[in-house]
Amino acid sequence: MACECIERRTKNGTEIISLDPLVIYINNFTSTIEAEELINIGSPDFASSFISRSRGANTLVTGRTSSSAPLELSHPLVSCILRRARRFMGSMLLPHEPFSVPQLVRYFPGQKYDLHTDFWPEHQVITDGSERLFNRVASFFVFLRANCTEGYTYFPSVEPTGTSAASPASDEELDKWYGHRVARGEIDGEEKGVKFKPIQGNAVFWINLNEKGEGDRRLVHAGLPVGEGEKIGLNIWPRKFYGTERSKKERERSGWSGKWRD
Ligand SMILES: O=C(O)CCC(=O)C(=O)O
Ligand SMILES: [Fe+2]
Repeated sequence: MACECIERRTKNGTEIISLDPLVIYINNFTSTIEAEELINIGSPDFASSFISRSRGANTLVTGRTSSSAPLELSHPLVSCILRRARRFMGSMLLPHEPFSVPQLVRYFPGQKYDLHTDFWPEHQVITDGSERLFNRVASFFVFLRANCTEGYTYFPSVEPTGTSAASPASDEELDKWYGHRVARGEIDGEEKGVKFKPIQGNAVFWINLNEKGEGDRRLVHAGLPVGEGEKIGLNIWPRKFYGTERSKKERERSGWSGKWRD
C-alpha cells in the first residue's frame, strides 16, 4: 500500500523551514473557494500599492509596482480567516492584540515588490487617541491566486534548515522534502536564502520582532517579478503593543537606546 504520510502532510500541514529566524510553511491555509472569495471581496478596491512610512505620508515608490486592496475586517469570511491566523499563533497573540487591516496584493507580468521588511524600524503610534505604540510582530503571506510563472516570495537571509547543522539545505534536499514549493534563491549568481513558489491557498508565516519588540532584519524579503499571468497574495499582520510615546521617551531618558538590531 502506498504511504499516505507525505500526501497527508502536504494537504493540510505545517512545515518548519527555518528555526532561527522562525519561518513556517503552511499548506492549505485557505481553500480554493475561500481564496477566490477573498479576492472578490477586495477586488473593487485595488489601487497602486503604497509603502507605509514610519513618519509622514505614505509614498508611492518604484520598488513596489503591484496594486493592493484592504479587506473589511467585519466581513464574515475575513474575520474567519483572521480567527484561523490567531489560532495558529496560539499564546503568541493575546486576545486583546489585534490584526492590521488585511491587505490583498496583485501582480501582473513584470510587477514586483523589492526587498523590504514588514515591521517598521520605529513603532507606530495608533490613531485611536490612546498614544499606544504598535508594530507588526509577525506576518502571514497567503497565495490566493497563482496563475503565474515566477513571482516567488524570496528571503535572501533565511537559510533553510538542512540535514547538517553546519550548512543550509541544498536544492536537492529542498526538492525531496518540498517538491517545487520551496527552493534556494540566488543573488548575483550565488545561492542564497530561500524562496517560495506561489501556490493557491498555501502561506508562509514568519516572526518579525523578538520579545523586546526589536525587528529582525534577517526577515527582509521580496516579491520577485511575475513572469506570465497573475499573482494575488494576502498580507495578514498581527500587531503587538509596546507602551506609549510617553513611556518610550521616559525609557530613552533613562538610558534605553531605542535602537533596533541590525
Ligand atoms: O508578493 C510577495 O511575494 C510578497 C509581498 C510582500 O512581502 C508584502 O506585500 O509585504
Ligand atoms: Fe512583505
